Amino acid sequence: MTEPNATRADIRREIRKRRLAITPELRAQHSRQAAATIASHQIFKRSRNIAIYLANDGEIDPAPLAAIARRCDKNLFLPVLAPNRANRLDFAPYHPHSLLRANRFGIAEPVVSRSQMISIHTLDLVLTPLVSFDNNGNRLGMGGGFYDRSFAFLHHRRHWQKPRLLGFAFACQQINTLPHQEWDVPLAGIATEQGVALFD
Ligand SMILES: Nc1nc2c(c(=O)[nH]1)N(C=O)[C@@H](CNc1ccc(C(=O)N[C@@H](CCC(=O)O)C(=O)O)cc1)CN2
Ligand SMILES: Nc1ncnc2c1ncn2[C@@H]1O[C@H](COP(=O)(O)OP(=O)(O)OP(=O)(O)O)[C@@H](O)[C@H]1O
Repeated sequence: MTEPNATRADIRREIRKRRLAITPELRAQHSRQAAATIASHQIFKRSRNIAIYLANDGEIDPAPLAAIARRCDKNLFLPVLAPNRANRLDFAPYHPHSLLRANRFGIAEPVVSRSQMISIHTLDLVLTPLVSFDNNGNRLGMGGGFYDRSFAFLHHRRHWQKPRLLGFAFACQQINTLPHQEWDVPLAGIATEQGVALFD
């Protein structure tokens, strides 16, 4: 993967190490705590179709939130690497018994036919994985530009933003200032084990 900006690569390496160093016990505790905070927030209560992800590389785990969402009759979706469409994501329904298969990054994804993929515009809320974030809602991901490309249409929307992208991370992944890139897709907010912060 080519990296145009060494600074971003340095931050990525450093923060990935930091989140991988979190113990499994603390990771589980923070993931549960974050789930409880998100579940009590309007942004979750008002959402019916919610995209999550399967935790990888030391990420905070959306599984406890998924369990709550199922009890609340929400519909859950997972990202699937789109075939033939460079570094874009499709979203597929995610049920407890969904058939999953590892993608080229080793992350499991639902095995579904094209017709079962949903339109990205159906989603109300997208729990967005990230490596690092800053006070202004800038996001640094794994470097593939998957979320930036897939949700680029949000740049042209001012009001009635759907879906809302909620960055999901451990509080220790925050840094003061991330270099803003013009293609960075705007986050509605950030959720960590310390709470939910929405940007305006
Ligand atoms: N849990 C999760 N799922 C996700 C993402 C994510 O960040 N987290 N993605 C968010 O976009 C997409 C996948 N993007 C990814 C991009 C790079 C790597 C990764 O591990 N890269 C390796 C190099 C691997 C290789 O080249 O084969 C690395 O950087 O070490 C993983 C996921 C879709 N699904
Ligand atoms: N909307 C877009 N159209 C075309 N190229 C894009 C777009 N968004 C991002 N890119 C390209 O994707 C590459 C990776 O972007 P970036 O480093 O910001 O990814 P990321 O946000 O860290 O990754 P991800 O979203 O997969 O977690 C960059 O080289 C960038 O030029």
